[in-house]
Amino acid sequence: MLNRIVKPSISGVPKAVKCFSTTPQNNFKVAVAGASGGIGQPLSLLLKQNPLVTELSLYDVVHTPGVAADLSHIETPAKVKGYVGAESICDAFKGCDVVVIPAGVPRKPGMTRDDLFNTNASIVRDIAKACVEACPKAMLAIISNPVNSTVPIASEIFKKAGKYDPKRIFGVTTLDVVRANTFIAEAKCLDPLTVKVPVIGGHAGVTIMPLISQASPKVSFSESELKALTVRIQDAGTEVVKAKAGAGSATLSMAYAGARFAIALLRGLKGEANVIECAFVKSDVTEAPYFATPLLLGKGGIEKNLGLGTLSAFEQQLLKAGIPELIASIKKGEQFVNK
Ligand SMILES: NC(=O)C1=CN([C@@H]2O[C@H](COP(=O)(O)OP(=O)(O)OC[C@H]3O[C@@H](n4cnc5c(N)ncnc54)[C@H](O)[C@@H]3O)[C@@H](O)[C@H]2O)C=CC1
Ligand SMILES: O=C([O-])CC(=O)C(=O)O
Repeated sequence: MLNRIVKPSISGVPKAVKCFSTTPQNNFKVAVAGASGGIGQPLSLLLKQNPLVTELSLYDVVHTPGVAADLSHIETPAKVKGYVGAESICDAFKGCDVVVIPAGVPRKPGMTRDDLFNTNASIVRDIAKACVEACPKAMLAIISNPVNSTVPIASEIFKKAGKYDPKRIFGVTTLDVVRANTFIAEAKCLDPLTVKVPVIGGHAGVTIMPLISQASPKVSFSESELKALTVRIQDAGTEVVKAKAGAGSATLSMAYAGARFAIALLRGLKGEANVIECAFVKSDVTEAPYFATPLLLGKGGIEKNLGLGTLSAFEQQLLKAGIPELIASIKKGEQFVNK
C-alpha cells in the first residue's frame, strides 16, 4: 500500500515529497476524539511516534487544526489531520481502525468521577453515534469518565443501531495497571518495567481491584501493607486531582496508558501473538455485566477473556465490596441511552 509524507501546503512547496510502501498489516488509521485536551495532545504525540499508525485523525470541538499542524512536522510516517466541530466528526472517523476517546470534562477536587456523568454522558453518546455511522467496525477505547457508565452508554448506542460487537468496545483501565506496577515496584525496590499486576473490576474507587496476589514477579506484603497499597491504587486518580488543585486530573500518565492500550489494540489487529491488557468490557465472569479483566487481544478485538484467576481471601472481599457500585454505574449508563 502506498503511503505519503505530506508537508504543509505552503505555496511553492511540493506536497508529497516522498512515497514509500507499508504492508497492509502495518497500516492503521487511528482517531483521537478530544485531541486538543490535557490527555488528547500528549496521547496524539505518542501515537504519532508509533510506526503502526499511518493516519492520525485528530477530532475535537476546538483547536485541532493547530495541534495537527504542530504534530505533522514530526518526522514519522503517520499523516496527521485535524477536524474541528461536530460537522466534521464523520470525516474524522471514516475508515478508522481504532478510535480513542478522551473527550469530556475532568474532575476538580471534591468531585467523584460520577459527578462528571451529566456532562460526559452525552459527549460519549454523540461520539459513539458518529462511530456507528463512520467506522462501525473500529475498536473503541473509551477514556472519558465515568468509564463504568460511558462504556455501557457507547455499547447501548451500537446495540440500538444493530452494530454492536462487544469484542470491540473497551473502557481504558490501563492507568490502574500502570499505577499498580509503579507502586509495587517502589515498595519492593524492583525495576518497574518488570512488574506486572492485573487490576480488575471498574475504574472508580472501590470498583478498582488490584490483584497483588497475581503480581509477577511474586511479591508478599503484610495485611496492613496490602490494604494501604490497595487503597493507594484505588485513590491514585484523586491523589493527582488534589495535587493539581483545580487544574484537572491525570493527563500525562493517562496519555502514556492510553497510547499503550491503543497500540496493544493495533498489535492485536496486526496479528501479533500474546497481546494481553486489562480493560473494562462486556463480561460474564462476575454478576456485573461489564467488568475489567486481562484480555487476549487479536484481529477481532477480544480474542479471549482471561478471567479472574485465583483470588486471595482479601481480593474476594474487594470483589464483594466493589460489585454493587459497579452494577449501579452500569445501569445508570444503560438507562441514560434507553430513557
Ligand atoms: N480512564 C482513565 O483512566 C482516565 C480518564 N480521564 C478522563 O478523561 C477525560 C478527559 O480528561 P482531560 O483530557 O484531562 O480533559 P480536558 O478538559 O483537558 O480535555 C478534554 C477535551 O475534550 C474536548 N471535548 C469536549 N467536548 C467534546 C466533544 N463533544 N467532542 C470532542 N471533544 C470534546 C475538549 O474540547 C477538550 O479538548 C475526563 O473525562 C477525565 O475524567 C482522565 C484520566 C484517566
Ligand atoms: O481521577 C480522575 O478523575 C481521572 C482518572 O480517572 C484517573 O486518574 O484515574
